[in-house]
Amino acid sequence: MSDFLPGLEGVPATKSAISFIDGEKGILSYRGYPLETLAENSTFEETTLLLLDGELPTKKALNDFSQQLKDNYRIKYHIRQMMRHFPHTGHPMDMLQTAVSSLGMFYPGTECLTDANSCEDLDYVRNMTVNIIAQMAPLVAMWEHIRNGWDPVNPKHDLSVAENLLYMFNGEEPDPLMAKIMDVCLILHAEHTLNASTFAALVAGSTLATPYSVISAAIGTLSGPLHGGANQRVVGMLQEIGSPKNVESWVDEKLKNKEVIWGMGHREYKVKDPRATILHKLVEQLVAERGGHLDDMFDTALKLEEVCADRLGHKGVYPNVDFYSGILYSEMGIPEDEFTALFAVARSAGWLAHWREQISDNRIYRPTQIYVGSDMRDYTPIEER
Ligand SMILES: CC(=O)SCCNC(=O)CCNC(=O)[C@H](O)C(C)(C)COP(=O)(O)OP(=O)(O)OC[C@H]1O[C@@H](n2cnc3c(N)ncnc32)[C@H](O)[C@@H]1OP(=O)(O)O
Ligand SMILES: O=C([O-])CC(=O)C(=O)O
Repeated sequence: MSDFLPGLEGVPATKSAISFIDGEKGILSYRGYPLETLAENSTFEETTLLLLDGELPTKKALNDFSQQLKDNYRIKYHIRQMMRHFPHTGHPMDMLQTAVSSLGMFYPGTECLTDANSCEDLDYVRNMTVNIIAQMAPLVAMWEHIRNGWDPVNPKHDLSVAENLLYMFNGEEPDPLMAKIMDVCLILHAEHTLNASTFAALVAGSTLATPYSVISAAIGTLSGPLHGGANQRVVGMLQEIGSPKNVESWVDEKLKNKEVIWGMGHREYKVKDPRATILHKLVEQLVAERGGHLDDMFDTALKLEEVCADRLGHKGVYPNVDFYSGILYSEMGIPEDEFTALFAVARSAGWLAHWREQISDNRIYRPTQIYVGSDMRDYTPIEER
């Protein structure tokens, strides 16, 4: 019998050429390019194409792909109508999961996935991929208006994914710095090897379910607070702490009660997550831009990082990607419960890159278990129990 490893820690479950992590050194690369280089020089659209196809695109390929995305921004009338009937108190991740799975009914055509172990219809794969990635941000931004009873802002077809996302949220075109920060956030969140939501996507994909079901499974998995849902929790936690002077006693109380500190710790990284380092620098850039001050939230986060390094550093627990992102999103006027949905917008690129890799050489996921239940026993009729 094989050893059971809780949480499948260290168990390889696939082979992949998409991204790479060195958790001891704090290195992350997409298709061999360091994340820092992509954050500085690339765009979300270009990074997405890199993740999907494996190579940096030519100018023409990038323009064509960006245009294809823009052509797919529009959300169908019936989907908007459906969203109007969702409870307005519904969480954006629940909305997104429901809306994405409904897209499968509005955009059918999954013949190539029905009876083979692979899908060779690359046009189908590319069209569905573009369709999903393009619609994620408009769905999320539109929900903000629909749930508040406002008229939704329609997408602008000349804007990039990041610009259009902010435009649809706020009703006005973003200033270039905010658009750049959002674009970098999308790049940073686009892919991360075999995390829980990508694994969920692979399991769903391995059954030859449609890409809409695949992404729906992934969105549901990302929503949990131990995964993408932590970014929303971080801002709530910083508000609860209130000020840097409260950090030490707050952390000590949490650790005494064996509670987790949101945005801290990672299965793979034993040092600060390289994405947290970039996000931290972006907050500093924004502070400098704003004349040297943001608010107590950032100062509290800095102190929390310092105290956690002292109390938890020996366990390799440092800030992860969810620690600083919410501070930036708050500055962009985005409500806290939308943060994880922004993560999903970006991660759709990685999920779909893995889906494509999976279905090009598929075998259904079917692990085993160690049975710890009862031996065979006699059935007792209900009257005799
Ligand atoms: C996008 C992302 O998914 S990034 C992760 C987002 N999630 C969070 O921020 C939630 C907070 N973090 C955590 O719960 C965890 O660190 C996880 C879920 C991310 C990783 O979990 P695992 O790899 O299973 O780590 P595990 O729970 O074994 O932690 C190892 C040790 O560090 C401690 N630890 C890990 N994270 C934290 C934390 N955030 N706060 C306090 N202690 C922590 C554990 O208590 C454990 O201590 P022990 O050895 O004394 O029992
Ligand atoms: O890799 C993980 O386990 C979680 C994570 O950071 C991500 O999905 O971005």
